[in-house]
Amino acid sequence: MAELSLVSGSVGLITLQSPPVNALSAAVRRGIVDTMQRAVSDPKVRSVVICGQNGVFCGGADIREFGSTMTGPPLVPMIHAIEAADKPVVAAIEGSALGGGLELALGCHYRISHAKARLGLPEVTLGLLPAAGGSQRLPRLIGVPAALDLITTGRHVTAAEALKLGFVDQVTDQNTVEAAVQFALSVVGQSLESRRISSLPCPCPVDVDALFEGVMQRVRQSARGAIAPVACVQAVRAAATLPYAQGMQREQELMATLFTSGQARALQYCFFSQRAVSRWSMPSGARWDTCKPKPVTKAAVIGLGTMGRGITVALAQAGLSVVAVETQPQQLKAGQRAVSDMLERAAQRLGVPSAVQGVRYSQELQAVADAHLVIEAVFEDMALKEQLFKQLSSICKPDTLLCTNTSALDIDHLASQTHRPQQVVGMHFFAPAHVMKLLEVVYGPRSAPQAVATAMALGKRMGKVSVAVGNCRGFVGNRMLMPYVEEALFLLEEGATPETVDHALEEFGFPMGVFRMSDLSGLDVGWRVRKAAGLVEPGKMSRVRQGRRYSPLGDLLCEQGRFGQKTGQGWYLYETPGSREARPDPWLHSFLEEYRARQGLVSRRIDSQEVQERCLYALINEGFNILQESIAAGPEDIDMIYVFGYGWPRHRGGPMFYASQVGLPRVLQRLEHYQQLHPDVPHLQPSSLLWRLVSSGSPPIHRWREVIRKPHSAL
Ligand SMILES: CC/C=C/CC(=O)SCCNC(=O)CCNC(=O)[C@H](O)C(C)(C)COP(=O)(O)OP(=O)(O)OC[C@H]1O[C@@H](n2cnc3c(N)ncnc32)[C@H](O)[C@@H]1OP(=O)(O)O
Repeated sequence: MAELSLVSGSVGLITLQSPPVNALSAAVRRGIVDTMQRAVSDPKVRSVVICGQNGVFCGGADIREFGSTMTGPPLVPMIHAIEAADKPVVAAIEGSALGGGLELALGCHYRISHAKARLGLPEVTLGLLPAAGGSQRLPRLIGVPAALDLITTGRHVTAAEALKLGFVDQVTDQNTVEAAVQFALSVVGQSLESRRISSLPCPCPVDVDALFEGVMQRVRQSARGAIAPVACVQAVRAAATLPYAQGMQREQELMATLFTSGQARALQYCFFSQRAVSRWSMPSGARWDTCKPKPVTKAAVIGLGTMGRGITVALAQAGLSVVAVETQPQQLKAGQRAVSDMLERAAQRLGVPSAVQGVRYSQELQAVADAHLVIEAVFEDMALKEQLFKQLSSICKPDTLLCTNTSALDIDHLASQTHRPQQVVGMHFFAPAHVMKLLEVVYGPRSAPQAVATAMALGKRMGKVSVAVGNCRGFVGNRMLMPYVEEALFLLEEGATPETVDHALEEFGFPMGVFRMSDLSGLDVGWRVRKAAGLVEPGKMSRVRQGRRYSPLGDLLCEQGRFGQKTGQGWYLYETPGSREARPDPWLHSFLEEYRARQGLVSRRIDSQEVQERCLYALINEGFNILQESIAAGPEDIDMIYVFGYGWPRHRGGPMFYASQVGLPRVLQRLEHYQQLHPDVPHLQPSSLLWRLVSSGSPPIHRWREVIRKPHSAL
């Protein structure tokens, strides 16, 4: 839908009308083609302005149409017709001009932008490339290096940066449409030749080959197996080396491959899932749209260790007034310095006022008395937290929300220490808490829906992707991680090395394999958790604990003081304690050989396929158990937790989406295969939900909820 009106006597104003973001659906494209034709042939119209309804120019192609057969006029000829018009066409950009929206604007002869607008070509984040001429026009307009940066990263830029780079002509902080109309009136009669970007030569660097080789190498490295960034480089190379028409042909060929790829489907699934998880629901039937969050302006954080510091920064940056409490004077001083440094640095980087003044510090718990919401981030020790929740229950106002940042402890048990279990929820941040996008909001059986709504709203305010999940050991993320890590350890026992396991997982797309990650976060973290669970038997090598297969390898390394990067030794060797470059450790290899010999284990060759299947399918299987138990409301919740909190490669959509792409029957069959080989490993026992899905004909992922909710008998 697009409407044409005549303004200021001779300007044809075309308004795109498709809320909420005026995406270029078939109807909008039809509307543009039709209104442009009318404007061009109407003698009263001497120039044209294109704008979007409700303060948004255009959010690009309608992503919802990608899954079905495309109908309506295609974008490329539509944009060519605009560019070829013999009357000046001006884009009036407000809100967003993204993807196809910016490509439409690049087809116009001029671009006027509001100062607050964001512009960009984010197609790469959806597994695509700007294939409505964007990959060919942008380099012609702003040069190859700048175009490569925008197209391969998909980053959104401000109007000021767009002006500096040269792809908008004017920025206004007044009414953009009025400014564009005035501008359109002023350019009537001027030659449009130099304004048709497709007819311009591409400003070419001297050594094109060297430039593209370097870029391609960098892009391949950071893409972690994603194909779209590579295709984006190839398309821009075509702009730099071929005439426009041939460049366009190359753009279309590359797009054809991407458009139907599994990666594009995965990335588009992530786009919608990221938004869907904010529409949370609880097994009780409480939902996001029936619960109003409570206003929170004053927050408190207890504990100024690494997590507490990050949480304080995130809250202060979101504009809350924060009191940070730490009972240890040294820790308080160090914490205060670290928080202030982080806030100052961020303010400098973003060019905004620092939020340092928004944080108060205290050694007294009493200081949290008037907070609307308290987040406990003390040491992961149940006795300590029990005591703290008892105190908070009497210090805080009756309606104050009491939150814990525990990563695994029982929320319900903590709630039972207070007089207000309904006001207790988990807010599980990921380190570093002011950087990582994920927040697990954990509700117990007694948490009030309004408490969940309030924590979710606060997460959004902090810029987090917040996912509401039920209470169980490890919640969603860490619970699924357990079988993944265990399988990796079992693989070491059977003959793999940390290098072979990590290589297979990094090849899959994780930024770090499980052992490099363990070295980074510290082997002692998991050791403490296993000790608390009664699993650690110092000096003992037994491989069955609490009735199931257990690998003591991690415990044995910890007993030797090998805690990872911080001690310079863990699963790998480091130059010095604290250094980051992991090197294979000959000591570790002989240690593993001796271990296997003492256990009577025969080492065998283990390939990448086995590593990936055993680690990933065990993790996915736990995801099915979690869905079955309604700990997560849907597969999207699990997938967003893994993409935003655990480094799962976004172009693979998250573990549950990946399972759907591999095929549920295949996942089931491989789990059964490994379970037969390792009958003492319960997490390889296929989840009953996986069975049910397969016997229901393996429906597509968006229909899993129907099977999950279907009453079933265990008989
Ligand atoms: C022929 C193939 C050509 C491809 C070229 C392309 O153009 S691909 C698309 C490129 N465009 C984008 O990637 C932009 C995607 N959108 C955004 O980044 C943001 O939505 C926004 C435009 C910056 C607005 O952000 P805001 O935070 O204000 O809103 P939401 O993100 O919550 O979005 C509101 C709802 O609108 C839906 N939506 C947004 N963009 C599109 C789109 N391009 N197509 C379809 N739907 C879109 C979004 O999903 C939200 O709805 P939900 O129901 O909540 O999911």
